[in-house]
Amino acid sequence: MTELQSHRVGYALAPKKEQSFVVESFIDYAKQRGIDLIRIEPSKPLIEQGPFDCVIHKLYDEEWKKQLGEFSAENPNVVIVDPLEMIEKIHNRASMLDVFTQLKIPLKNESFGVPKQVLVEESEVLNSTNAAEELNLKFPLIAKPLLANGSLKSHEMCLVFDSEGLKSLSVPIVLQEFVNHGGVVFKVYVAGQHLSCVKRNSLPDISEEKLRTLGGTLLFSQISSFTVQENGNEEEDNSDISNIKKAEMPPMSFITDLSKALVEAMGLHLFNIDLIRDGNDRNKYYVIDINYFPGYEKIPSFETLFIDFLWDIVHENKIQVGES
Ligand SMILES: Nc1ncnc2c1ncn2[C@@H]1O[C@H](COP(=O)(O)OP(=O)(O)OP(=O)(O)O)[C@@H](O)[C@H]1O
Ligand SMILES: O=P(O)(O)O[C@H]1[C@H](OP(=O)(O)O)[C@@H](OP(=O)(O)O)[C@@H](O)[C@@H](O)[C@@H]1OP(=O)(O)O
Ligand SMILES: [Mg+2]
Ligand SMILES: [Mg+2]
Repeated sequence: MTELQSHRVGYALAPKKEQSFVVESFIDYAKQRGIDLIRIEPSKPLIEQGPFDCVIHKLYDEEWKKQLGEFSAENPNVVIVDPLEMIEKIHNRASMLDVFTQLKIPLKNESFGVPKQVLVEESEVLNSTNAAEELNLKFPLIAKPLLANGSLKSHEMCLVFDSEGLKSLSVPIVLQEFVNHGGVVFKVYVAGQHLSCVKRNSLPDISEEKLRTLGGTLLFSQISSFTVQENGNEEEDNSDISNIKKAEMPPMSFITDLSKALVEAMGLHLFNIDLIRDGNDRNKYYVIDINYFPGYEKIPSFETLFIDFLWDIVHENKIQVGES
């Protein structure tokens, strides 16, 4: 059967993201599949910019929240991917990984978990000589900003090697145990029922011996995309292409089951998770991060994956609307 009417998908993104994501190949491929991608102007009333079958978005300012709320109230049949209240749940690093403690998936050899972590809200806690012991955490630690809200600051992290390092931190902060994992992170990009897993550069392992020679903190930011910074000034390229090439991908059945369960449990459709493989147990994985609407354009054939997802959305919605 040929599709006569095309579906209108509105997108509301920050200018930089719009530029990298809404590229010509994507717009063209969407058209071929019967989907018109319509740019939403965030500074104008959303209600006047329809009609849409679906709205995808990654904007968190108050004005956008208001616009989206009013639009949804007037257009309950338009699918919003995803509702703001669901997205906001993964803006807090203290709780974003909680979902994994309840997730039930059929496991074969693999198992998964999250690194031990604690939210510290009072600086006195960090100033104690035995702070790590009192928090029941083992060095090395990663100090992560509590909020993962898309700001540059939300990606500024540091490795913490000893109690002196802990004293230099500001609260609120999430302290997470560092897990040796062979310097490779697996990024599982999910778009509804569709997914793609890629390997990226990560922090190198820290042996017990090395840990004894290290002190204080080491700053870094978005290591999987860029470079490592030592003490805020000395830059070194940390890419280890051979490590990445050698690393075996997690089994597809495992990441598929994990992703499907996550979509259901979180009520989100567009996200990626960062997975690392335990250096001491190759079947054990740790989830260290979840990101809303990540940089899909960086995965091979992202156009197909993303449009397959939008196709599902606009067609499923049509069926649901028709039936109700
Ligand atoms: N517990 C951990 N053990 C080992 N390495 C870790 C751990 N947590 C984070 N890392 C390393 O630090 C990097 C950044 O951490 P994280 O993914 O939490 O930050 P982010 O700024 O939210 O990243 P993204 O750019 O993916 O949003 C990871 O990609 C990984 O290389
Ligand atoms: O900018 P990039 O393409 O690197 O995408 C990154 C994205 O930034 P953008 O949404 O502004 O594009 C980030 O979003 P915020 O946490 O800052 O909201 C986060 O999702 C990263 O994980 C993405 O990197 P990836 O995981 O895909 O490597
Ligand atoms: Mg990450
Ligand atoms: Mg992140």
